Amino acid sequence: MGIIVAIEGADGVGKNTTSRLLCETLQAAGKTATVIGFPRYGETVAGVTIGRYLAGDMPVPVSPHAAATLYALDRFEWRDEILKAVEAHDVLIFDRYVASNMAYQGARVPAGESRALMEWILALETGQFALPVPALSIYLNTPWDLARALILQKAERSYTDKSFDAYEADVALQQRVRANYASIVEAGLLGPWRMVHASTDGTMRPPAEIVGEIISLLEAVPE
Ligand SMILES: Nc1ncnc2c1ncn2[C@@H]1O[C@H](COP(=O)(O)OP(=O)(O)O)[C@@H](O)[C@H]1O
Ligand SMILES: Cc1cn([C@H]2C[C@H](O)[C@@H](COP(=O)(O)OP(=O)(O)O)O2)c(=O)[nH]c1=O
Repeated sequence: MGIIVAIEGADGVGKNTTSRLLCETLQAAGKTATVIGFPRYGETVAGVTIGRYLAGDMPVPVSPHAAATLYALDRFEWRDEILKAVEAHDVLIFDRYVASNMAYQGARVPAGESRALMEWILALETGQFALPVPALSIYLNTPWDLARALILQKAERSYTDKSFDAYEADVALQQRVRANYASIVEAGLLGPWRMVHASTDGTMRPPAEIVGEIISLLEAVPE
């Protein structure tokens, strides 16, 4: 039985790059490790639907509660894979997890309703859907304008041919997402959190340096 670490943050902060290099670095050190990313575009009923929604290809409006339930369902459909992966590895790394749902859907309602929606999602996913809580979540942070420039460098995505998907295109939403992450970290919702700066002075830190810091934080997690 391994430990679960979730890599979280706004779009374009380097979650995918960091998750993959963290996995490779742990493997090179003799540990067994694997990455599971969410959403599972094309692999679950919910993942297919989410891809269409993010590409702007949905014939009906998708309310924050409907979107939250779809993202939660995507993880629920993948729950057996999650449990198998944590059983078979020393470290299971999530590239986005439940906190993404809380931060993003919580950013789509008026500020006064945000905390209640985030707690509703937390209860749905960890209660009703019995998804495991990470031993550690990492909030990767960069200034938003740097993240925006990095989104433009991303490789082609399976679900859209646009440079920015529906959430990435909305700058005000991205700012609220960041504020929500800060409040999730501060309140320690969904287990313990550490913030890691992915950049210094407006420039990204080398991925290996970011991963080194995360490994030190992981070593401090109680067995
Ligand atoms: N530490 C880093 N230094 C330089 N470029 C990076 C770094 N991390 C990510 N990138 C680049 O930024 C872009 C977005 O990174 P990605 O890992 O896909 O972000 P996310 O998963 O958070 O959206 C990619 O082109 C990636 O190669
Ligand atoms: C996993 C997850 C993602 N999201 C949002 C965050 C992102 O803006 C969007 C797409 O996820 P993302 O993994 O960033 O896709 P990609 O890197 O291919 O662009 O979905 C949620 O709202 N809830 C969730 O549970």
